[in-house]
Amino acid sequence: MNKIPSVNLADFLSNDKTTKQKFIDEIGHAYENIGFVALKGHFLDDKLVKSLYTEVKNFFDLPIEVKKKYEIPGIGGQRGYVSFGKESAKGKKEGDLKEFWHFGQYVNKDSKYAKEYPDNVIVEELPKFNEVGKETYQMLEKTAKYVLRSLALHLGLEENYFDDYIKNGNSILRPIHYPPIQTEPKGAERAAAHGDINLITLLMGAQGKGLQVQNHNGDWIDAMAEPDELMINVGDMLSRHSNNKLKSTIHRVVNPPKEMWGTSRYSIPFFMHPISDMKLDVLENCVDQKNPKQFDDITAGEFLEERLKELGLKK
Ligand SMILES: O=C(O)CCC(=O)C(=O)O
Ligand SMILES: [Fe+2]
Repeated sequence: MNKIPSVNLADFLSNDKTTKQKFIDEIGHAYENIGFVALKGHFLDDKLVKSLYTEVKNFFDLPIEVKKKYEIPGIGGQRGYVSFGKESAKGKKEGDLKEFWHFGQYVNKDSKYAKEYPDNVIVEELPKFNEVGKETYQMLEKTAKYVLRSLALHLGLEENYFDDYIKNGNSILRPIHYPPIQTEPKGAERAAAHGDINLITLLMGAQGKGLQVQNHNGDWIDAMAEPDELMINVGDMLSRHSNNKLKSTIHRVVNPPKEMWGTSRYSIPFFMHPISDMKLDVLENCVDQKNPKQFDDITAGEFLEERLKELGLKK
């Protein structure tokens, strides 16, 4: 595959069985091959997207001393601000050329997850930033729920299989700013080659050049979305659970050519995580003689801990 296929969530939501099945087959086929699709028909409207970008730019434009107030020690960067160069891809010593923010799950105060998850960090200078972040989080979570329902059906599971695992899940919305490049980056990249940790990722902001995906032949192909599309890919958790039937494809964000060094890139991935108790053990119906079990049993919480250490976000 040399192109990212495009699918429309409206097909899955259709009352027509054939149309719904067409979506399941298209996304299933794409995820068994390239691991990415561009998705139309999601739940984000233009107005929300526009105000999110405005607020995200406002945030990253704040003076560094203000942003640093929101960098909270001891939580592995799971909420609030993470400063430039701090995160590096697994196995890489140079930090990525990016700064980012994390919005996390919104839980009731008396829920058991209120104890497990760090509190969301509130930016006092930008009240709207907090509001728009929450609204976007919830719309992307809703979009992801239906995508996972289609994948459950593709895997031969009950349609609602993932619903209880993602309710109050440990998902994260991450606005990223890749600032203008001022000096030769040497070995550093905007985002070095990596696979995502989570179940699926829904990415806003893949409209310009930069994001590349590695296909079966090892070739890097550009992954660009239309203005009304989200880029959605499989992460390592779902790849493990499906015994690598669904592929978590390596991807990266390349540095722009020198004449474009002066421009920022803004992108906003939503990393869909389940609750930490979810067992990622390989599903029985994804194992047969030709495809023996490839991964050890592990919970989502244990897997996340392991990976945050590898990224340099946790000690
Ligand atoms: O910035 C992008 O377009 C992609 C970022 C990404 O792959 C990630 O944060 O995991
Ligand atoms: Fe990624």
